[in-house]
Amino acid sequence: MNKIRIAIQKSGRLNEDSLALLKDSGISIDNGKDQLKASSPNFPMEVFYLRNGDIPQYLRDGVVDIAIIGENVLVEKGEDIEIAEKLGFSKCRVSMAVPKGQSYKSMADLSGKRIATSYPNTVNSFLEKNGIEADLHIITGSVEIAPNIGLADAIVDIVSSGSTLFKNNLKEVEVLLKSEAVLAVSPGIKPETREILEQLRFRIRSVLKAQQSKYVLMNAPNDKLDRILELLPGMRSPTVLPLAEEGWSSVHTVINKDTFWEVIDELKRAGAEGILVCPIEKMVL
Ligand SMILES: Nc1ncnc2c1ncn2[C@@H]1O[C@H](COP(=O)(O)OP(=O)(O)OP(=O)(O)O)[C@@H](O)[C@H]1O
Ligand SMILES: O=P(O)(O)OC[C@H]1O[C@H](OP(=O)(O)OP(=O)(O)O)[C@H](O)[C@@H]1O
Ligand SMILES: [Mg+2]
Repeated sequence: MNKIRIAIQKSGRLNEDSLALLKDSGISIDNGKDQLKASSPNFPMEVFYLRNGDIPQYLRDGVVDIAIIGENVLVEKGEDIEIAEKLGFSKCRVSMAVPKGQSYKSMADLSGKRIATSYPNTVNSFLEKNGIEADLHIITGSVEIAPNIGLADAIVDIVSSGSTLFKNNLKEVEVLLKSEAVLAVSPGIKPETREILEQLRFRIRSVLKAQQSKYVLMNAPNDKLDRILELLPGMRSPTVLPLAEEGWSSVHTVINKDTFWEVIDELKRAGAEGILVCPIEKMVL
């Protein structure tokens, strides 16, 4: 039987969330991650545990059909590789930082400077785009230490909370790109394997959509229903059912979690009572 081969980071920041996404998509994976290869008993999938940084090459060579990988790694090493889905986790940015005490007014201040980074292609295209010439020092890790040991005047590395920059007395001065985990596709994927990819994407979208939404139930006096319904989006329109108590209805709907608190406050003001909020496991649209 045809199977889709997926690369997942072997260990590191993407590993756990990638496996959780497969699990939430109803895909079980046999045997632990000490094996470099595993298969699913309930979905036509083989999992390869690989280094994040090696994955673009494996995709290009067709060793795997798809992968869960940081978008920033594709920008650095796999501009030619298709992104099928953004996955919403491992959000970070790739940024330029300089010592806190160093004055920085514009990009021109980078001219002729030594920049340490693990992302040379990303930095070079940023410098070229802005017409700046600078020296690159390529190092594979602990980049933030470089200015403190006199190795560089600036760095380009991943920033998330900013605490690593803060601890190393650096300030972020330019954001080169924003990144999150993505589902990437090998240019050599076969048409019959693409069908399996489409099944997987359908499941993933249902999981991600559900994570974005809450199911909300409330009681509403009938004379205030019009105003309450105006406030609710719903997948089509909200469900309204009569309550046993005369003059009252039960209203059910789905609310996006980002606007959730605003909507709830307005619903209370409009007269809704007994508001229940439930997580949604899957949302099939
Ligand atoms: N601090 C962070 N916050 C959020 N996401 C991050 C952070 N650091 C890295 N990432 C994202 O997670 C991905 C994996 O990072 P991680 O540090 O686990 O791996 P790595 O050391 O770059 O890769 P490899 O698997 O090749 O050893 C990065 O490519 C980036 O997209
Ligand atoms: O802005 P922050 O929240 O501090 O995150 C940024 C740091 O996280 C990453 O390192 P990681 O912890 O993955 O260690 P690594 O260098 O060993 O990959 C990245 O290389 C930065 O150093
Ligand atoms: Mg890291």
